[in-house]
Amino acid sequence: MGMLIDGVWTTKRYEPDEAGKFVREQSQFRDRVTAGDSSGHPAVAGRYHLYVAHACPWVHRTLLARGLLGLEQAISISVVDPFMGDDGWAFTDRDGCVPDPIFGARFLRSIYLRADPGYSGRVTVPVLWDRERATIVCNESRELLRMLDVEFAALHTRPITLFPEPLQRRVDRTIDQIYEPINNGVYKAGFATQQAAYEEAVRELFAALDHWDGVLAEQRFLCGDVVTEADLCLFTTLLRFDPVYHGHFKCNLRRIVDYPHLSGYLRDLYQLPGVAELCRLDHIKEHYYRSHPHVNPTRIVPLGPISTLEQAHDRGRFGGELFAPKS
Ligand SMILES: N[C@@H](CCC(=O)N[C@@H](CS)C(=O)NCC(=O)O)C(=O)O
Repeated sequence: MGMLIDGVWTTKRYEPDEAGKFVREQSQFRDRVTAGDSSGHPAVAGRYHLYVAHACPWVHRTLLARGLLGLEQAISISVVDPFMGDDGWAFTDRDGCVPDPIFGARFLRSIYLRADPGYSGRVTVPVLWDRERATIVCNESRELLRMLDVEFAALHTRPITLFPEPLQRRVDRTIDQIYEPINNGVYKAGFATQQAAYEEAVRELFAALDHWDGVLAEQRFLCGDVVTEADLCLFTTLLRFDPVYHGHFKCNLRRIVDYPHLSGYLRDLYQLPGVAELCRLDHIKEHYYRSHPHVNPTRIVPLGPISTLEQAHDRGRFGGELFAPKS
C-alpha cells in the first residue's frame, strides 16, 4: 500500500482518525462521460479504457455493469495483479491479469501521474481513462456505474437498464442506505485500530444486513422485481463477505450463508448469465489476505470457506423478468 504525494510515491498507509476509525479518501477525478459532447468526454466506442482489479468490490460494480449491459467491445480494460504491495497496484501477466495496452505501464500510479504529474492522494481502482484527451475522467465507482448505465446507453448491446425510470429515486436512496453501514462498513470494521471503533462498525453493519434480509424476504431484488444498480452495489460486498470480511475484517457476528434471504439473493445474482465469470474469488482472497500485513501479518490465505454460490436458491418464486427493458 502506498500513495502519491505531490507526484512522488510514498509507502504511506491509511491513517485512522484519533478514535481509531477508518477514514476513506474522497475520489479526486470527478468528470463525466456524457451521451452527447457536453462534458468534452462523449460516449464513443473505443475511446475509453477502464483500469480495474478483480479483487476490488468498487471495481466489481463497473465490471458487472459493463458485462450485463454488453459494453465489452466499446470499453477496453486492463486488470492489475491482485497483490498490492509497497508499489501499489501493478500490471503483471498472471492469470486473470491484463497488462496496460496504452502505455505499457508497470504500475497504476503511472496512469495517475500522466493525468496529473503533481497528484497527491491514493492510487485506487477503478479508473476510466480517455484516450482522446489523454486523461483520467473519473475514479469514483458509483459515478462510473451510472455513466455506463445511462450515458453509454447508445452503445449497449443488451436492451436493458439497471436504472429504470420508475425506480430511479429508490435506486439512489438504496445505494445511499447501503453505502455507509455495509459497503464502507466492512472496511470500517477491518481497518479500525481501536476496539470501540471496530464494535460500532460491526454493530451497524449487522443491523443493516438484518434489515435488508427482511426486505429480501418480500421481494426478489433490493428495489423490487428487477436487478438495478443498487443490487450490483450490494452484491459485490456480499460476495466477498464469507470468504474475506468475516475472517480478515472480523465481521463475524454471522455469515451471509446464515441469512435465509440474503444468501439466496447472493446466489440468485451470482447465477445470472455472465456474472459468475466476472467473480474471481482467487484474486479477491489473495488481494485482501496478502496485501494488508497490518491486518494479516503472516499473509496466509485461508483455504475456505467451501463455496455454496452454485447451489440452488428459491428466489425464482418471485417470478417476473430479471431486468427492466430500456425505455
Ligand atoms: N471511492 C472509490 C474507492 C475505490 C477503492 O478504494 N479502491 C481500492 C481497492 S478495493 C483501492 O484501489 N485501494 C488502493 C489504495 O487505497 O491504496 C470508488 O468507489 O471508486
